[in-house]
Amino acid sequence: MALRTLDSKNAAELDKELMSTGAFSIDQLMELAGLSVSQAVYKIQPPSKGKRVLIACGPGNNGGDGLVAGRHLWHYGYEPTMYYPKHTKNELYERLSQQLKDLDIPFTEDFTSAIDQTDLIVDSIFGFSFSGEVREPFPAVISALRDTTKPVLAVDAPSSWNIEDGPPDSGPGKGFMPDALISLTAPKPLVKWFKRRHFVGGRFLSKKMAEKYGLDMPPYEGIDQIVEVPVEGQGEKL
Ligand SMILES: NC(=O)C1=CN([C@@H]2O[C@H](COP(=O)(O)OP(=O)(O)OC[C@H]3O[C@@H](n4cnc5c(N)ncnc54)[C@H](O)[C@@H]3O)[C@@H](O)[C@H]2O)[C@H](O)CC1
Ligand SMILES: [K+]
Repeated sequence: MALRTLDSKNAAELDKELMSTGAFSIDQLMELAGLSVSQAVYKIQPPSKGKRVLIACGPGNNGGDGLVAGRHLWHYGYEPTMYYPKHTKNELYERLSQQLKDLDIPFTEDFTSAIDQTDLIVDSIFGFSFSGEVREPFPAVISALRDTTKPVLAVDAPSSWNIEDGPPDSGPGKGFMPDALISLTAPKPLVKWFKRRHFVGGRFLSKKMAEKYGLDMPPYEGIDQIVEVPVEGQGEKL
């Protein structure tokens, strides 16, 4: 049976509630999200199968998840490279970037060349707050993600997809279907059109909160932060 989904309005509301009555801080939620992303990378491609991971980070919290994942991946033995073209002036992102620099993890400004020198790409450009047409400097990045033959793992949403309506009919994201998706806390409605490997991460949600938002608790095993769920995508938009 398909997992129940969370639209963008409810996803933002749940985050807000987790950070108020739920007593979580944004740092904690982002750390858990990035940890889940790092585990999904490990499941798709353990370091023995290719260590180089290019992480494309956007200006919001989806990008923050990528920054956290980069740190965890380095500790697992990967060789991450960060692409983070729009540093938002925010104390949390600055601390996360500093932690990466302290590990000598490189930051690149040339995404297209970096793609040629990686084994896997993490798309943490946009998540549930994306809307409208893709703005600079990201159209070329989305086209490169669409066209690459390297595996791409999308964080929470394939960047440029509409959270409710799925793949765009035009623009650089038309035809973009990443190899894997990790949905954070709960899948978003766009999974209806997603046809590849699908993981869910969110092993911190209380039963009370899951019930309030009508979410399923997927069957996590052992010490895993993520679980692979059956593919739902049957939409024929692409
Ligand atoms: N509960 C969890 O599991 C958590 C998930 N997290 C992640 O946070 C994102 C949502 O983060 P948010 O900051 O609200 O937004 P985004 O990162 O999706 O993007 C906002 C960012 O992007 C810019 N933007 C929006 N539309 C466009 C556009 N068309 N072109 C260019 N730029 C655009 C906007 O201006 C902002 O700067 C969620 O998906 C998870 O991945 C958190 O880590 C917390 C815990
Ligand atoms: K993304």
